[in-house]
Amino acid sequence: MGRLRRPPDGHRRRHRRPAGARRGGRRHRVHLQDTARLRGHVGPDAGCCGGRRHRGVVLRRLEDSWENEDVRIRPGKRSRPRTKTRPTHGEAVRAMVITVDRGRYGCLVGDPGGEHLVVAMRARELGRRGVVVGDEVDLVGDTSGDPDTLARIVRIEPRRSVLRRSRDDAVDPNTGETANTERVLVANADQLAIVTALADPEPRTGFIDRCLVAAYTGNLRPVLVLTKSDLADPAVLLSSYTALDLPVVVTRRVDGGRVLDPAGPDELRELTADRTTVLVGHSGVGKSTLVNTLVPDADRATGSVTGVGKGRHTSTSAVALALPGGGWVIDTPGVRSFGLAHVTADDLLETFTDLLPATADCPPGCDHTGSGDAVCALDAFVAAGGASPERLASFRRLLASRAGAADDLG
Ligand SMILES: Nc1nc2c(ncn2[C@@H]2O[C@H](COP(=O)(O)OP(=O)(O)OP(=O)(O)O)[C@@H](O)[C@H]2O)c(=O)[nH]1
Ligand SMILES: [Zn+2]
Repeated sequence: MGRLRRPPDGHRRRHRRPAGARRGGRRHRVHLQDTARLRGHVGPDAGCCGGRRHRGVVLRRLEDSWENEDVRIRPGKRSRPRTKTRPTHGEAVRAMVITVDRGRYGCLVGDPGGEHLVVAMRARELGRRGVVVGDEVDLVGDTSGDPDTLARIVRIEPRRSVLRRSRDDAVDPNTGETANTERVLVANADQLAIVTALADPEPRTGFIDRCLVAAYTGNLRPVLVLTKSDLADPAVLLSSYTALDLPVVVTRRVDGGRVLDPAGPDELRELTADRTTVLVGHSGVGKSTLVNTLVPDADRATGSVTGVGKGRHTSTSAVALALPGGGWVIDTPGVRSFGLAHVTADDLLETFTDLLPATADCPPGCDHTGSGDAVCALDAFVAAGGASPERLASFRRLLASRAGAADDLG
């Protein structure tokens, strides 16, 4: 009887879980296959039988995947033993990430003047932490920067500032959940240049306001760059922003050529010197024209640093370009949405340090909009001369802008 119930040995072996696969691994594998397939990394037959060989292919390719921060890859039994003690990497080299392109990070190593570009991938020990342009990282492995070499990013320094967006509409196709939709676009920048055309396309204050919220809450200094002043007067637009005391640069093109009026670029150069400046703006506002003015060989520079990714695609993520006189501009060509769902009223309030103390007298749960039943203490504060009505109005306008369309940038 016993012999009848037990299948022959060979049969059992064929159906045993492969070494490295986990209990309940089928669901896990299916998830990985789907994710990998969606991203075009594997064909429909990869991972078909859950065999170790196929599964290995899926895992390896996923580790290389540029969005692998979304994917949790558990090492199988066969991989290196897990340990709580992280290696210290005393020999690591400090670098700044200047490009991100599908799992390959262009990192600048060395002191100004003698720096070289090193292509790196994320080390497994970073876990889910994303690496973005502007990050300061530690590299190990081959940091020579020679062709076909690849270093590993083992550490990310704490960020001084973050430009983030939440993708309000991002739903994970595998789980149907809207988790992990907040994303850092750029780290450690000093300022955010909000590039707006005064005409063609028409300026949208909603867009500017949303950028201001992102800048203030991400610890970046906002700068307003108004282009195409040869087509319209900046006065009306600027009147909306006087209470915020923003640095403003107005540029215009002369003679229909590529050359900008000299006054604008000079101010822009001064404003960006020795700083890291992120440029954001709608398509067609003149961002490329500005970048080309600030970085005369921008096209070549972009080409040489974005060639680090795999495959033929050109980069659609942020790229940091060195300014000739010191400092960086970071262009964000791929940014097409700018959700602010992660920003709370308190986050923004904390950046209005002149208004913040007055809210101690607000009723519990006050949303500070002044529009509900609750009496917001900010109104009395302004009535008593504590701050200007324009200042409060600006705060409330920015607060309201959070609810604007997430794709206001596109
Ligand atoms: N009249 C006028 N036109 C300008 C000015 N600056 C740029 N333009 C024109 O506006 C158009 C868009 O400029 P770009 O610099 O390509 O704008 P962009 O923001 O980089 O646009 P995308 O490449 O689509 O992201 C081009 O035809 C420029 O020549 C300006 O100051 N005045
Ligand atoms: Zn209030």
